[in-house]
Amino acid sequence: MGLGAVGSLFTYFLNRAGYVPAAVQRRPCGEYLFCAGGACERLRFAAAGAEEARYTVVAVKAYDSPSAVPHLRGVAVVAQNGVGGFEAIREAYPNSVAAVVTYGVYREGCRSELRGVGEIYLPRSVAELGDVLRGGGARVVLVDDVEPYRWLKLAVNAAINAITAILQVPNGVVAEVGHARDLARAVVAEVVRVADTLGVKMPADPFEEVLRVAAATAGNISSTARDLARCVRTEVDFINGAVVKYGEALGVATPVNAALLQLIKTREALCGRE
Ligand SMILES: NC(=O)C1=CN([C@@H]2O[C@H](COP(=O)(O)OP(=O)(O)OC[C@H]3O[C@@H](n4cnc5c(N)ncnc54)[C@H](OP(=O)(O)O)[C@@H]3O)[C@@H](O)[C@H]2O)C=CC1
Ligand SMILES: CC(C)(CO)C(=O)C(=O)O
Repeated sequence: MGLGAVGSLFTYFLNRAGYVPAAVQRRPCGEYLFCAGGACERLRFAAAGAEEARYTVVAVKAYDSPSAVPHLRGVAVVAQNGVGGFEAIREAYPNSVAAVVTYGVYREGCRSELRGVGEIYLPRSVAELGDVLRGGGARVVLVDDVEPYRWLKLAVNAAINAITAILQVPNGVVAEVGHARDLARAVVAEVVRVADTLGVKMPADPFEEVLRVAAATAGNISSTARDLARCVRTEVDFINGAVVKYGEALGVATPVNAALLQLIKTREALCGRE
């Protein structure tokens, strides 16, 4: 569901495992290429119809989640950044689980390129899908509870994406410049307070993870920075916006995330008028 960067990544692994998935596209391409290690492969898939399926991998942006619901079959495996998109799907379609993807895939039109090798974190309840993806070369980690991994990724995106988007700089700045590092630390501290209040214990130190990812993807342009530069809607409502929303509901102050949220929303509003 959604043959973009992440949808192409999953299709690539499924093809390599010997599967040809049914895909739901919105603006279809003639052909889809997935490039890794200097080689590009044409993705193989069938146009989705009314057939049954054991799993639907949902790889649409968080704000497009509601449009995915009519197409869901079997267990919906929602592979998104942020919080709120999966929850909207699960409310309408309870047979849903969340996945966390730490691979980095850059999409230009109908061509996607692997830019960073990571992992796909899946709940053990979908181990069968995990085994298939692993058979196609994916680095799959099965976990009892995926929530801590979602919130760790949320802390990373809340810090790196927002700061790099507003400054329009590569991810490495967050690790390299002290002022940006200090701001990231403040962002993460608010995410931790919200997560702690929810009883979510992240599997690693989130600020150390921010610095690790920023250094590991130093030359990359974050998805939010890229979206702002292209005047495309960002997922900030499901990243810093989710931190603010949960904070309000739980009575946790999140002024830094709120300021970054407003700055990015202002840039979105001005987009195309500058
Ligand atoms: N790219 C990455 O490296 C990573 C991304 N993520 C997360 O994964 C999610 C997906 O991101 P990404 O793959 O980059 O985004 P893309 O924009 O590349 O892909 C989303 C795709 O979903 C399609 N789509 C949206 N709504 C529908 C619909 N109703 N029916 C069919 N197709 C639909 C879009 O179609 P159209 O082409 O018409 O817009 C697009 O092709 C996001 O939450 C992102 O933050 C997580 C980890 C890494
Ligand atoms: C990890 C990071 C920050 C890589 O750019 C990302 O997930 C994104 O850009 O959305």
